[in-house]
Amino acid sequence: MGEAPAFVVDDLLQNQDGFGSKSNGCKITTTIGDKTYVIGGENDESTLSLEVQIFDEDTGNWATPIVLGAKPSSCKGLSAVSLNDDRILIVKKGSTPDDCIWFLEVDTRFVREQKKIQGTDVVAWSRGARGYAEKPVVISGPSGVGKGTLISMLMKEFPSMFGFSVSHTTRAPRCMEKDGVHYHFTERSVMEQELKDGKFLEHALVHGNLYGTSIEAVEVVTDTGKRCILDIDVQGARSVKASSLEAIFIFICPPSMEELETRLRSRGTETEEQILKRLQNAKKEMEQGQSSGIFDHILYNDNLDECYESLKKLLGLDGAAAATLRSAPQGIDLPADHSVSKMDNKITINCGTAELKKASKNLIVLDVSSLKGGAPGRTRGLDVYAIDSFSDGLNGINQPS
Ligand SMILES: Nc1nc2c(ncn2[C@@H]2O[C@H](COP(=O)(O)OP(=O)(O)O)[C@@H](O)[C@H]2O)c(=O)[nH]1
Ligand SMILES: Nc1ncnc2c1ncn2[C@@H]1O[C@H](COP(=O)(O)OP(=O)(O)O)[C@@H](O)[C@H]1O
Repeated sequence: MGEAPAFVVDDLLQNQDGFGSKSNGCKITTTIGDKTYVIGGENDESTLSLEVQIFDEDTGNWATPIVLGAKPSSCKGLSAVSLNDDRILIVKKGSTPDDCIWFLEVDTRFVREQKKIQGTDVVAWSRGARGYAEKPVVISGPSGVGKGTLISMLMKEFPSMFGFSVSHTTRAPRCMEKDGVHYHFTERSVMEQELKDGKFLEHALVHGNLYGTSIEAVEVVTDTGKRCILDIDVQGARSVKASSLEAIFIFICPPSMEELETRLRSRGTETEEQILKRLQNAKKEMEQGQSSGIFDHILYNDNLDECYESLKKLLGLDGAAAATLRSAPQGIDLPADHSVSKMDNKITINCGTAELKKASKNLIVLDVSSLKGGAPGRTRGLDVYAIDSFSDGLNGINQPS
């Protein structure tokens, strides 16, 4: 239980926006069930990010929850809409196109899991993204098959599109590996504590060492607007598949076990003992990779260039499609002066500016009927378009964008 924030609910009651949220400039309250979420900063706009407090109507107590995810920066004002009673859509006024739509998850599967782990109130931020282009890519396969090589090729050819999820591991660094770039190399006791603290999306014991993807590792990538690539083992892929992170799962096979051994030996990074352990584990991984139903695609890495072309093809990066996808994801150009309302799965943002009125596109519609993903990571699938408010309601779409 915490203290009541400097701004109290009573202050906020004065500004009713018609759909369950009450605003007071840079703060907003939204009630879901018996809880009221107070989101925002102090009146002096000195706070760097939006804070969250929870008021429990039943007990009359305030709580300061654990807030997961990168927080949105503070802004000139906020609008909020509760969606499905499990998340709150936040529209930031006067923000940049890629920073104006956020979701505060209060009762999603991810948040419920985290509440169990933490044993206290948890909420999680997730930035809204238009369309589906940013689905993370999980790549698995036995040691030495060429996962790292293929990922490097992808990141070299499409540097602005992909970002690597830097895992934690307790194994020792290889001579060319850099801490924070290839892995976060960590002590076992430290990693075990961080696992207890719920900092990891998934983890596994692989070849005798702990490996894990932290929630932050995924968010660091998604916050830059890039598509996240995870190089993780089959156990990790299984955990991710069961989590709220929706991804494309790809398993890489060697042309033969003999060739796998040749590659592993010629890489020259492991001791004889480690090579034998990895080859032993490779057999199990191959079986699971091909029969577990986890993977959407299986690629054979015989000829490297051919395998790379196949990888690009299944990611939609071959030919003309690649040129389109290389452009930055589109944001939403939201004016500082606007109001928000909700009708079914459509949120309408009334942009009362003279410019937009002149262009007869003074309503922006956010269609949230097909949302995917969410914390940890972005909430994808926002459909955004402009309509003329003088035409026949929401059917009067004149300009899909
Ligand atoms: N579950 C899980 N596996 C990981 C993670 N990071 C790396 N791995 C896997 O751990 C295994 C060993 O990785 P590494 O020691 O770098 O050797 P390599 O596979 O020969 O490159 C590989 O199968 C990786 O895909 C992680 O964060 N989680
Ligand atoms: N198709 C291929 N043919 C021959 N050698 C390959 C091929 N793909 C990768 N390699 C080599 O095999 C070794 C292991 O590749 P690497 O990317 O480190 O595997 P992983 O990350 O799966 O452990 C590296 O020396 C790499 O240059």
